Amino acid sequence: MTEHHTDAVALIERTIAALRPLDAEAAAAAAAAMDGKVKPLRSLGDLESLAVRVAGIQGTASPTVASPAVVVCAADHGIARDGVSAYPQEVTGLMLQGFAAGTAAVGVLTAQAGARLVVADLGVVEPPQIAPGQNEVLDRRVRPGTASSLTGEAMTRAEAEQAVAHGIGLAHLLVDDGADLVGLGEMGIGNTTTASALTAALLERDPARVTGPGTGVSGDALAAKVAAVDAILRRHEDARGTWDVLARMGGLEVAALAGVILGCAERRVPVLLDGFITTAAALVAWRLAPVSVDAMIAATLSPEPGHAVQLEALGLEPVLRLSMRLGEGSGASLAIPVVRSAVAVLAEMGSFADLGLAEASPHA
Ligand SMILES: O=C(O)c1ccc[n+]([C@@H]2O[C@H](COP(=O)([O-])O)[C@@H](O)[C@H]2O)c1
Ligand SMILES: Cc1cc2nc[nH]c2cc1C
Repeated sequence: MTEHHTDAVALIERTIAALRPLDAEAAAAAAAAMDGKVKPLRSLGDLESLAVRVAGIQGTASPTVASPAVVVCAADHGIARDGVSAYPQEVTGLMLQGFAAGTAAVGVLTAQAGARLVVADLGVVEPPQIAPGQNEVLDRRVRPGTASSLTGEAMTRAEAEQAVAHGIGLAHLLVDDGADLVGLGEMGIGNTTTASALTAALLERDPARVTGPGTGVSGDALAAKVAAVDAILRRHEDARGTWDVLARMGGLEVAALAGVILGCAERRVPVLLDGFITTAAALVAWRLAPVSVDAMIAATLSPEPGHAVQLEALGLEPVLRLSMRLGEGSGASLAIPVVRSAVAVLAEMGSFADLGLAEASPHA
């Protein structure tokens, strides 16, 4: 083990050991305050539960969303060369340039949400050329893309650990800069195949149930994609434990996003999951540290068939249902104003007590 690698393992162990569950006292105080607001009891529905959840995660009855951020992790997948995507592998690197230029969907949506956008390269095959004055792409490259999980192991365990440690480091960077809500995004051609394999393996589901069109494969190509996921599962059926599954199936950005979740959970910062791939990272984080699910909020429900399966396993309900299947952090960005509004209601709405009314509950 190199010194670098020993540091990565120590960081992961320290982070997981520091995780704590939802603060029940803060959540109960927020729920009581919400019940006292001038409105029919529970009339703001899920917006109320959202505020209470953020209170429980942040560990305070007065939570804030003053400085939201979205972190997009990008990497390439060896499997992309096996015909499982509607787009060629080169698109991953090209999209990184779009993130740097601010022209990609997530650039537009984070600007709308008033959120900081941070992009990290965990290992695209061709590193992007970033022009001066463009948004930075953080270099967290572990290797230039994974190997195909169909013919071998996507990466080594040490590489998976390095990627998770990078994710924890990214979370710490954001939180140290003041982030109080973090959305997840990813970019990686082929990564819905990786996410399907991870989901099928970790949740012991039939590949056909958790494999879908991704960027848009259909017909025979979709049948071939399901067969590829099936073949990945059979090739790695002797995988033992979450780390082994993650290393063998990939991907680098999925591992990093699992690290972002762990790092945010440790610092009591809520994490907005995006679509199917970020939720595969959530499954990894959950399996490495079950209590990390307490820091998660599901932003959207992707039409990718495995996403509902993942969210059910995690016990999460999506904030929004907009049939979005872009990834990139687009769904997480859109949910930020909703979470911010939930917290604002808790902070700013008047209560029956303010009006001199002791009785906030309806007639018997
Ligand atoms: O977030 C989702 O649910 C989602 C569903 C389908 C596709 N994507 C995006 O599309 C890419 C992966 O699709 P594919 O077909 O190349 O596996 C990757 O860059 C993801 O960001 C994302
Ligand atoms: C163009 C394009 C943009 C994306 N953003 C996230 N995944 C993507 C996949 C493609 C193909």
